[in-house]
Amino acid sequence: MKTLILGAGAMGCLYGGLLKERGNDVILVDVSKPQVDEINKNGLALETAEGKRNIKIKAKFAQEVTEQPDLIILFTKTIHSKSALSSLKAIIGPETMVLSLQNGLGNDEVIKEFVPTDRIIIGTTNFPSDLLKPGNVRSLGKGTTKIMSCNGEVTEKLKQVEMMLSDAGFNCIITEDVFVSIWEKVAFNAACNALTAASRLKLGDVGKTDEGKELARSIAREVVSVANARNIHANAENVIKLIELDFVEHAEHMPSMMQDVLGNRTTEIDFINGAVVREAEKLGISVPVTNVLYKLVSMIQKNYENLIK
Ligand SMILES: NC(=O)C1=CN([C@@H]2O[C@H](COP(=O)(O)OP(=O)(O)OC[C@H]3O[C@@H](n4cnc5c(N)ncnc54)[C@H](OP(=O)(O)O)[C@@H]3O)[C@@H](O)[C@H]2O)C=CC1
Ligand SMILES: CC(C)(CO)C(=O)C(=O)O
Repeated sequence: MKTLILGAGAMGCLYGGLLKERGNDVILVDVSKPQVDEINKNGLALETAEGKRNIKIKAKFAQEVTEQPDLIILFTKTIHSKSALSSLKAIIGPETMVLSLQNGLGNDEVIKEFVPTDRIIIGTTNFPSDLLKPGNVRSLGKGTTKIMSCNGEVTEKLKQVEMMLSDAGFNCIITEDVFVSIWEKVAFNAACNALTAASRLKLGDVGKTDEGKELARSIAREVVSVANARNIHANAENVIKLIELDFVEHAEHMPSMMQDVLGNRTTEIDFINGAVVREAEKLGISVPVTNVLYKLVSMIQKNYENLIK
């Protein structure tokens, strides 16, 4: 399956690198010149639980891609999805599928502007990954990838994607309840990502404190209450269990939103806590802790130049 990874940062390099290692036809596409140049010159330096290695894989800018892919795996931050897909518009063919494992709500809505629903696959991943410097990615910790066609059909192509990802080590499963997975992941991120981004503490350090645990539980319960009001049967206790496990197992991981704050980049807060707050408002549900974290991280990202070091 000819695959393009659109957005070759922490997650794009992890998925692209391991797929390539298993012999798949994969090209990385990114806008970052240091990233593209380093990968083409010296290969992708990838560290996982299986060890450190260097993977030879091509990286390109969108304008250099000429062949129609069978699959695009979208791994930009959600704020860049639209511009990234626009940059590949000319090579999105009548059979091209787009898979999003990005965090946040509404990723399918953005992709629908580029391909019809029957060619969109949505899902979640909880593999952690960090971009250490251009061309250098570390992912310590296991996870699961959950996928489903956006229209709910289990097609042969969906099964092919599942097999390809599982074969590369991504523990991929087709899930009937993909919106439950997406909302539970959003609940997880609204807690973990926003709390680490606002506090600049690693996951393990947030989880060491009673205050951190209490805030995380409150956010998980608030987000799940919004999902449940939409008839999506997410379960707050499942999310809380996962958060508490991650406080220990991924203690050293800096969630992607925290990496963005540390790099003074715009975060995905608007697509995670912000999207939940907007849904809650529509439904007349109160989500006070989620909302405070939304406002805190928004305030920080509008003030990078004024942060006291
Ligand atoms: N990191 C993690 O552990 C996890 C992340 N996720 C989710 O996965 C998604 C990707 O996250 P992550 O890999 O951390 O993000 P990164 O910021 O590490 O990578 C995104 C990459 O996309 C590039 N990019 C930006 N605009 C475009 C464009 N128009 N075309 C092509 N590439 C572009 C960025 O370049 P530049 O930096 O120059 O903008 C960057 O290299 C997010 O939705 C995140 O929430 C999910 C699970 C875990
Ligand atoms: C924390 C993690 C890895 C959860 O799986 C994540 O989703 C992120 O860093 O954005």
